[in-house]
Amino acid sequence: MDDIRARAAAKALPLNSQHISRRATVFNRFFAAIYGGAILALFYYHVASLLKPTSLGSFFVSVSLFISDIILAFMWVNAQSFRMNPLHRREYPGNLKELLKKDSDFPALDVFICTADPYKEPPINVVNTALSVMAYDYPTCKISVYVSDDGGSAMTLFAFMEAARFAAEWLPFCRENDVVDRNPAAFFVSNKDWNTRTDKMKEMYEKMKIKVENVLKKAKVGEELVNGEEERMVLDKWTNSFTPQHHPTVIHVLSENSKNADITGESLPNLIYVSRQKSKTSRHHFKAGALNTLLRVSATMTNAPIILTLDCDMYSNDPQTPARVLCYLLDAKLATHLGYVQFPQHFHGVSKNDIYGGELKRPYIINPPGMDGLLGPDYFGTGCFFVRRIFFGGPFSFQSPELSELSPNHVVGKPIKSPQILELAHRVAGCDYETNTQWGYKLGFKYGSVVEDFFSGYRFQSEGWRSVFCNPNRAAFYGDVPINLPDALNQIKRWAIGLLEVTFSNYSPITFGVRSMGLLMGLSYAHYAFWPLWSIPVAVYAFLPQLALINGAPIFPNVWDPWFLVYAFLFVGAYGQDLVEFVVVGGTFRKWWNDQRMWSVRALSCLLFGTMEFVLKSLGFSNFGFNVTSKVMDPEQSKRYEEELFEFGVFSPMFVPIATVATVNLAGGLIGIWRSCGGSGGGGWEKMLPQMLVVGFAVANCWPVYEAMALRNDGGKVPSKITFLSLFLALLICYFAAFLF
Ligand SMILES: O=c1ccn([C@@H]2O[C@H](COP(=O)(O)OP(=O)(O)O[C@H]3O[C@H](CO)[C@@H](O)[C@H](O)[C@H]3O)[C@@H](O)[C@H]2O)c(=O)[nH]1
Ligand SMILES: [Mn+2]
Repeated sequence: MDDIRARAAAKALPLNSQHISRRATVFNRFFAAIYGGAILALFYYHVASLLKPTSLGSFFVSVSLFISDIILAFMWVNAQSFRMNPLHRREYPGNLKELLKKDSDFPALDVFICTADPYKEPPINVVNTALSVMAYDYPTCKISVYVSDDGGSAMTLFAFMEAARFAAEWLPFCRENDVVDRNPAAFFVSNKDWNTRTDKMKEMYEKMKIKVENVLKKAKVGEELVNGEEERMVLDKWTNSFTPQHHPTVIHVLSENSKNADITGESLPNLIYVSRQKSKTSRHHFKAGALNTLLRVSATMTNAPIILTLDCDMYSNDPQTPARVLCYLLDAKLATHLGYVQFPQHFHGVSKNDIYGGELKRPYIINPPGMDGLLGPDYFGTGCFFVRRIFFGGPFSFQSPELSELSPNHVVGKPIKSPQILELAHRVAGCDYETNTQWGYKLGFKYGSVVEDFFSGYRFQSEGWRSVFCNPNRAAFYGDVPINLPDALNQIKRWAIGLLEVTFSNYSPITFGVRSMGLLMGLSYAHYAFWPLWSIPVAVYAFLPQLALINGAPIFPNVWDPWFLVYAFLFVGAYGQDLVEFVVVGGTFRKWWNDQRMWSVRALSCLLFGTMEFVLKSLGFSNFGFNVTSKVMDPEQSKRYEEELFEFGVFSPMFVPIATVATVNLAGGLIGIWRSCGGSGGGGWEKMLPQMLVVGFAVANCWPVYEAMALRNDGGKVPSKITFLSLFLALLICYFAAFLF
């Protein structure tokens, strides 16, 4: 790549440009100064009220509010790191034509696709993801797609055998018809121009899909579906003792570009199925382990200098994506430090107003330019192009692997199916290979957190690598969002545990992070690592003002008090700025409203439970793993999701605090209204109004919960056990609160 970089520099062809919005930066800094001043004022107020001698009850209230506000202030400070220097980039793939004249000029690209469970991650969708990248606008002889199957499923392998045959038709079809949607399923949905060729293509696709789905239904690959001796031999590895948790390595080359051609005679990309060896007695480190296996297996076979990591659901939506990446990787100015180019996660099939906040605009779209203005965005786990060198120590501290064949500068001299190569590939995919090696610690993706993406990217950056956020107008990738509440919450619960694993490791962002990357980068990472802390202030604000209101005790300054203005400014300022930033990146008000609701819902459920599980895990009581998010669409659930009804359905302990908060707030609201209409006690509406506002806001946010508890009768309503449990808990809490005020 160096020679091409030199050529690019010599020709002075711009491949990318960057832009810092002065206006946004100045505004953000100015606003941060004012807001910071208001926070200081609030702390003055807190300290003053703590020093006032009062009852034990009100002391407890003041302390709780004070602690909550300290946490909120800490979160606010961390979040400012994203606002100090937001950077936006553009790339000019058109200029590459001058530099890359023939296929051999292009650097090779290894694509890693991870899948882990054929029932939660339908193999046909994994196949579509693979096809969408095999069909990139990129020399096919330079693309190798490696599929990691942690589900160890013959059904997934079978799906890929079919995919390899289908690719021979699909790739030329895309080329000749200028197809942009290169995921076949997406193409057949969006295509408007039907002719005999498209009809034929669709028929072929449907045939493949049905075959794959039938195999899944029967849970085995029938004899009649096997084509030839080679397929027979590999499928025979699935003996009776073969289980997803315990089985030998399976590596199968499905297509090889020097041998297999498509129907027009053009070579096909390499396609390789890898299911690493699993044993119940050795640790396999979930996705990080899978990726490290692919790093090694691909090193023995193709060793491309560029690697794209994809989740199985994350298909390509733009065949020009690798060209955009080259605009950064071939830039001589960036060359020495650039470790990865991250694309945003975009999602398809999101409901109109995104009820579960599944788009996660803040971490995936709003914050990354902020980090790009510093040292670059964090790694999202998918849609990211790495330079292979990043997995071998910092830019100036090369860490060589134990086997020289795994080194990033090793040149593979043999065809991928040669016995020596296959033998080595099997060896490095063995479950004991990593014992007594540096893999997972100094080499490859890092072990120690179930958010291997966040942790690895963070460690790479602290080793001195920089990253770039590439956010073109046409989404580069699309993935799936969870379409029911349990899935949405379980996903974030896993993240919470993984993040806390980082927070409480030797690599905590506020210590190690700040030291190795500077204050603002450290704070950016801390913003995520401390996300679960958010539970505390949300829980306090979800209960305390309401319980005080029920007991007629004012806990905020009354509306005529100037201190009330400070509170009002802090609230409106934070939510207002959040809304503006959300709308600027294309969000709507309704989506924002749902998004902010989900932030509180998560705080009261998955972040809280994640924290508890993290504590149990740290004490050795539980052994939390990587619970894969389901990508299957149940038709009933899909329908309710489209109608934007919250899907509770199953019993989950995480629903209990949500329902309890909803109940207490409703009670608080009703009693508050009754009091201010002249019912007993309270005294002066202006004293209670601030609390009424908090309750009002909470009740508005809880609306879908009330619906699901009392007004709906479909399969997604809150299970009655949860409703009763939360009513009981709410009563209990109100009863004890009466002693406090
Ligand atoms: O033991 C495992 C577990 C998971 N996976 C794969 O990891 C990917 C992500 O899993 P998913 O259940 O979709 O998790 P999400 O929470 O949706 O994923 C986000 O968060 C993960 C970290 O928790 C990152 O790995 C992902 O890239 C990021 O998109 C999927 O392709 C899985 O097949 C494995 O390969 N092996
Ligand atoms: Mn996912």
